[in-house]
Amino acid sequence: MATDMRVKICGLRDAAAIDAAVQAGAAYIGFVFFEKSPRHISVADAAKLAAGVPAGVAKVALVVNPDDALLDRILDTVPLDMIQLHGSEAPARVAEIKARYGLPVMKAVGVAGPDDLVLIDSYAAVADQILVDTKPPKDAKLPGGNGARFDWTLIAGRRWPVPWMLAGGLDPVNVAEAVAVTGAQQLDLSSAVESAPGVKDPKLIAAFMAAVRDI
Ligand SMILES: O=C(O)c1ccccc1NCC(=O)[C@H](O)[C@H](O)COP(=O)(O)O
Repeated sequence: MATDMRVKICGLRDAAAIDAAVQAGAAYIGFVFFEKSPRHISVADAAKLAAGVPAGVAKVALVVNPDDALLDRILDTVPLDMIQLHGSEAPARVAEIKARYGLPVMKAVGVAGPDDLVLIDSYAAVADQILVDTKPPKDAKLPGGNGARFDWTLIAGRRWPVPWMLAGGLDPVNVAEAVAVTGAQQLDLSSAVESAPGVKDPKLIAAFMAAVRDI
């Protein structure tokens, strides 16, 4: 793997895709708990799949503006290592979730222009990690996972006091440029390793990870 690149494959829903991600060296796998998404997974299915993930691969719960009841239901049943907040959770709510569940919390921040970068600073004060992602267009059906990239030069040379991941439209062709421009050491992706919305393709996962190794 290039340098110490850590990759998160998000929206996994079956054992074959998880095996492909793990075999290819993914550091994180993500389960999407958001019913409007084609990547949504039930708590019961996530629990079964999570049980087969080897130690050392972090299992991440992606949630959108979750209330405590949803988080309780997920975390009481699924052995998870991190919570990814992908809605409009305020910094105080991020801190509250981190304190209540005792798990590392990653906050996604959508970027479309320079003004959005200010938000990263406020979340970096309370979250364990930041996911720097493309801001979804106003007409997008989903708050993330839309396969769209943002202008990476907006964050060229920017560093934050907590670890961060780059996300948004990454694929085997553009990943080397994305890393060169942003200096990212962690990457997160979903759409480019799917054969159809919500259907991960083990071959595409392997191809992306090979492209990262070649950087
Ligand atoms: O993937 C979803 O369906 C989803 C639903 C609700 C909130 C966030 C969601 N996905 C977020 C992500 O998977 C990440 O941001 C991903 O790395 C970027 O996705 P993509 O641009 O498709 O590679």
